[in-house]
Amino acid sequence: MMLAAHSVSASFADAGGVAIQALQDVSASFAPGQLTAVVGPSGSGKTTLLHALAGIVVPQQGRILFGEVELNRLSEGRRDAWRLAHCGMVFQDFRLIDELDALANVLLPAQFSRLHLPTTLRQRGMELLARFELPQRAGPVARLSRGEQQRVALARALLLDPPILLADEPTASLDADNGQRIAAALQDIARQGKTVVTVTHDERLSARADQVLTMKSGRVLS
Ligand SMILES: Nc1ncnc2c1ncn2[C@@H]1O[C@H](COP(=O)(O)OP(=O)(O)OP(=O)(O)O)[C@@H](O)[C@H]1O
Repeated sequence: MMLAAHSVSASFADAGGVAIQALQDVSASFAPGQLTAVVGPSGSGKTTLLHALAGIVVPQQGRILFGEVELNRLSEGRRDAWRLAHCGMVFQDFRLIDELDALANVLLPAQFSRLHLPTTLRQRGMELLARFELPQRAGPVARLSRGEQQRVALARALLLDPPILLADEPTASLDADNGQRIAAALQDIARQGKTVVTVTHDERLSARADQVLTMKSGRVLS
């Protein structure tokens, strides 16, 4: 199913109540199997676009479509449920729970939706840790390196096998090796048929993209 933004505009009020136009008439399509890199200067609207695609930000104008579903028309509760079922999110600041171990962090999305964790999901969580070469040992995730934490965040985003993966600067401040690893993993995930959209300043990652959207002042230039 195609994920698409149609003429999307979104604004925020700054501390003084003045409107900041974060997205202006943005249209773009994101196909299954495609890795898209969203690039552009700081403040150009990249994260806002990613959050609009996830239904976190609701645009004042335009539509966000996933197949037939018009995300911007859903209530907040239904958008949250849609996101849990369809979107894996990797946030810029990871949003891991520091005192939990890697596996417990990876299993978090499952715990939002059920009381008992099926063994199959636990198994999948362990497989994802292995796939990203993460230590199985217990111990707070805060003690892992930044590169390892980034991979835990990615493993968590994939737990429920969502059709869409949205990743905000997933290689930021990683060393060359870890950056390449994450970039290759994202390309691989797209090749497996998922829709992958990543905000990045990293040419190692944008060089692997099937589509590059360059943003400036809330608009998509290309
Ligand atoms: N929740 C918010 N409240 C107020 N203003 C916001 C909010 N989120 C974003 N903005 C503003 O909207 C504009 C676009 O921000 P956005 O985070 O989308 O840019 P970006 O291209 O992702 O930047 P960066 O590369 O620095 O992360 C900026 O001027 C930002 O200050």
